[in-house]
Amino acid sequence: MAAKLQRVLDEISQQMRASTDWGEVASYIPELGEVRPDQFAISVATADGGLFSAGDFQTRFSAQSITKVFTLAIALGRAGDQLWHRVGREPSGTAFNSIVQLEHEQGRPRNPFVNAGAIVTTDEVLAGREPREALAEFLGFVRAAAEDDDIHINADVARSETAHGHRNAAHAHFLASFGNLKNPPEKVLGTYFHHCATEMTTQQLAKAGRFLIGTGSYPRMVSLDRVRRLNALMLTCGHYDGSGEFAYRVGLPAKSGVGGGILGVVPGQASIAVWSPGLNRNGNSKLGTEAMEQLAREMDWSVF
Ligand SMILES: NC(=O)CC[C@H](N)C(=O)O
Repeated sequence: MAAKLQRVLDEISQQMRASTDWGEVASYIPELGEVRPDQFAISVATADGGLFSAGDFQTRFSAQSITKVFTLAIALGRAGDQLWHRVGREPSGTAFNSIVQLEHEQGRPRNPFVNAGAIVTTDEVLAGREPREALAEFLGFVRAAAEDDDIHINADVARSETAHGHRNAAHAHFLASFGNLKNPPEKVLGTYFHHCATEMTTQQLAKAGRFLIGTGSYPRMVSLDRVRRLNALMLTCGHYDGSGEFAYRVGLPAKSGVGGGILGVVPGQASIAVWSPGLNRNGNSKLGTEAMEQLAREMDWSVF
């Protein structure tokens, strides 16, 4: 499989680089708006310890909402199934930052991957501690999963989002008004913006995602039972209102971020990280999605 996988990744990378439409980089976080759109990287970490890459796989990018998978894993570790009293498990059918449902459903976000849901899981991880302690736990988890200590938070990106984070602030205050935040909204938001600002290369992200494969020799961060649940949520909710389309086209559990990254999982086989900063209209990486679709087809990878 190794030779074929490397050939497929090289082909995909070449094809993506020849693209004339890279999509639009997110500009509502000004720091992300500075990123050059014509970049592409892909990495695959296999259950048997292989690591394959093509493109700009040494360039760090902002993981953004992909970090919600790690905060969810930590929050479930802390609260167990009690967490589900505070956040649901259904696809939202709305944009990642839509606020409409939250009022209608009385402050219980649809799922842990829309912003409101991730603000709740971040609140759970914070658990009365100082943000720097919660962030140390978060970074510790990601670094241990990736077996790489050279993973950091970009303070400029966190600052940039804080300065323009009115919509997320609205979410946090809304949650607080329904009694669904245990910590002060400003503390939760600061922690949320910082974990979103974690930077990784596709190689680091693919390695960090191995704990979702379910078998193989790498740090086992959560139980296999929980791995299945995390994958189910990634499949149904990982791409917001584009989740159905992504499941149809790619057929793998995956989580996107507005920095243009996608973390995908082939249960039992591999973890995939792809990055291209230009987004489609649902706020998911345009070429990243195309690359995942092609990889899944060529390798015959699907959960269906
Ligand atoms: N989709 C995303 O990646 C969104 C994450 C971003 N930090 C936000 O809250 O808007």
